[in-house]
Amino acid sequence: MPVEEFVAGWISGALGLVLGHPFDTVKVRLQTQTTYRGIIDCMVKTYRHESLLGFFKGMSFPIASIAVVNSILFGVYSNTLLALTATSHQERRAQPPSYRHVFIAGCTGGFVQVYCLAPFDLIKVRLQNQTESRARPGSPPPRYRGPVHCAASICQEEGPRGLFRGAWALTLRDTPTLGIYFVTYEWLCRQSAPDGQNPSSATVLVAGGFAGITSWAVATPLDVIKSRMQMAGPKHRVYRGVLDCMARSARQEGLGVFFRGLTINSARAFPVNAVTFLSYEHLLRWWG
Ligand SMILES: CN(C)C(=N)NCCC[C@H](N)C(=O)O
Repeated sequence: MPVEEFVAGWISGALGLVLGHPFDTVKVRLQTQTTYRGIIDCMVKTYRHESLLGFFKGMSFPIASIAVVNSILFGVYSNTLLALTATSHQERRAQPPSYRHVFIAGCTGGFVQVYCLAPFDLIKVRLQNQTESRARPGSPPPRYRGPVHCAASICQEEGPRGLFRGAWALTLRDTPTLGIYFVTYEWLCRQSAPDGQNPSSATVLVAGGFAGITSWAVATPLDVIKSRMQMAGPKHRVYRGVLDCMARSARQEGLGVFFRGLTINSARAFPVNAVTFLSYEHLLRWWG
């Protein structure tokens, strides 16, 4: 099993993550809290109340976990394609796999990474939703002191299964959308480099960026549900399942609730995934 794809997936994911985390914080807050009037209002309030650091809350855990999550995603994707088409990453430009195979490999990568992503994503969402300022004297202390304290508190209050709250919604979000992610990327690359040559860096940036936007546009409704289910717990509303969360959110806030965070998700998705694919392709070419 080639391991380069796993290592390239890790490094490229980490670069994309640092770039996109401030957007991600604004998105999570818009999706789960009703106190903000929109993106700008959320950014201004976060900055005023928590300074720039507020945008980077909950980042240390994803940085640590991206090593595992992104390397599983790209590694499983590439190795599934190898199993389906008997071509390595280097051979795939000359003998391109069918879009059906790319879709299956993407869904497989998406499905497998979920069970590693779920606890890390849950902790990230809980920390991002803490709006208390640590710097301000007199303000109430945040519920969780950091990622380790957050994980320990969840285990204590909700049991170890609590760490997987929202995992089913995450599976429904990531399995098909990662198929769409890789198909969009491949399709766009093949439009500008149809003769089996490697796509240029500009093509990879644009194709990666649009793959991110397309997949996140499709993923946003389930992303909202996933974030709400992750926030449910001893202190918040508890839902009976994905369908219950969908029905109650739509009844109380209208259908627009499923598109909360779409704009910020798309703005974040372009640079994050452009950088992720550019570094992934270049690392594999260097090692190839
Ligand atoms: C629609 N979904 C779930 C995805 N496209 N997932 C791939 C993640 C890529 C990158 N780390 C990101 O956070 O955008």
